Amino acid sequence: MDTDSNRKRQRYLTWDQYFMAVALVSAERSKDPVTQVGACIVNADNRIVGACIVNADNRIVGIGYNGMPNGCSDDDMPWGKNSKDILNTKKLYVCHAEMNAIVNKICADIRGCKMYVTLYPCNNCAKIIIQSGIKHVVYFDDKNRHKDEAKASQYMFDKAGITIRKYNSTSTQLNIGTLKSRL
Ligand SMILES: Nc1ccn([C@H]2C[C@H](O)[C@@H](COP(=O)(O)O)O2)c(=O)n1
Ligand SMILES: [Zn+2]
Repeated sequence: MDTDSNRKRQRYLTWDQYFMAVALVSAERSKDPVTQVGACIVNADNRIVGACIVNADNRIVGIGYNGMPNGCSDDDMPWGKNSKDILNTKKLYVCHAEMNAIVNKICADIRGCKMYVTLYPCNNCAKIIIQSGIKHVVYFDDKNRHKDEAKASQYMFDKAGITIRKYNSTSTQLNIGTLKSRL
């Protein structure tokens, strides 16, 4: 008997890799020509419902990417950000990935959940994350970290007891970038 065939596969995705990959793939749906962001919300806690402990670990309960509001045609909306007229920029219109993941949630209650997001959350998304009851955030990229919006997010997350950490790509066996290039 070939004993090798009885062994489980070794190079499978970790949960962190799996959920961040979902967020990264979701970002590819974005029409934003400059920055594409994806977010994935995961059930991360066993919860007490009535007399039972519901094992709700590691189920995806919301996905989103940055885009224009429903009903506002992508072709009619401005996608630039440098016009003198702010009404002619995306800034006032785009729904951020984090917000979309939260409003797209498929369960009534996302308290205690974890969000995987490809970019550090802005202050407005931080507020929505906090109000939704999400308790943990994992982000992929922090290129916007120097901005006041991100500093305000950090301040609010600290105050609200939300943990936020950078996705650790060095400690993992599989590079998500290579997954993307295989598509
Ligand atoms: N955490 C974030 C940060 C930004 N976004 C979206 C909003 C815009 O569509 C785009 C940022 O555009 P840029 O200023 O880089 O041209 O990313 C988001 O969804 N989540
Ligand atoms: Zn935001």
